Amino acid sequence: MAASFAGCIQKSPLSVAHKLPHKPLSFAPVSLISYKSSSHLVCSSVSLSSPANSGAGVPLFGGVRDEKNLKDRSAFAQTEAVRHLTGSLTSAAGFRFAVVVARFNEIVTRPLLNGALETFSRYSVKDEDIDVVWVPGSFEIGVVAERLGKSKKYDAILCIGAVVRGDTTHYDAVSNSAASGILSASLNSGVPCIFGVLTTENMDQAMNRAGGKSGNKGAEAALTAIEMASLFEHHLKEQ
Ligand SMILES: Nc1c(NC[C@H](O)[C@H](O)[C@H](O)CO)[nH]c(=O)[nH]c1=O
Ligand SMILES: CC(=O)[C@@H](O)COP(=O)(O)O
Repeated sequence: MAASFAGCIQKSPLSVAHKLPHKPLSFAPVSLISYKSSSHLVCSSVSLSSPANSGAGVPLFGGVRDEKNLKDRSAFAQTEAVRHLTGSLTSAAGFRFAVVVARFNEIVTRPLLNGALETFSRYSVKDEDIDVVWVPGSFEIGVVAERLGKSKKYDAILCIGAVVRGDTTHYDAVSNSAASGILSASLNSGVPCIFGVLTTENMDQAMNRAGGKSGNKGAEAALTAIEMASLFEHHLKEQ
């Protein structure tokens, strides 16, 4: 499915190795000034502040800093450009998403889901490109996420739940199982499954993260889903 934007590939030269004279002047302190030259080579020059000086830079090593000279100096050699592959967040039009949401603690998961859907809409994802699947609790998310991922119908699977500690250790079993289940779904299906499950000590912490003073973690997880869908679409397509 062709996404409507190009992923970002940024080329940038590795930091340029340059030689300083073997015996730099012993002035305190040294500040490194970097600037871009017209040749897009990141050049650095070192200026030394002399004790007698008001702190302004002093000519470097006996000569006024000469940017042209610096550019021409053989000591500067551009190294192999490093490719940075990232997903794009400009628009998610054309991507298909599944959202697996736990009904347990629906007072929390419903606003998380709404935050995610609003984010998808803001990034041009059509309603018809989103399937929402309800499961009883966070423990059930993993198996459903894996089945959806293996269907290859979706570019990413967003998993939403709210595990709130009670009086027993059940919290640990459910939260750990939810996390490992969602991770396994990602790895076994090859489709990004995004961990949007709150694990909190109490209900206040959960509500604060479902549209309260700590934001909406469902909306944040939706952004992660968009970025991962873009990264896979543009840079990690299976051959
Ligand atoms: N206590 C919470 C649960 N418990 C239910 C489990 O997720 C699971 O549905 C049950 O153990 C049957 O397999 N689920 C949550 O999502 N959040 C909780 O706080
Ligand atoms: C996360 C849970 O399973 C928890 O809500 C269950 O509560 P309790 O430990 O009091 O049974």
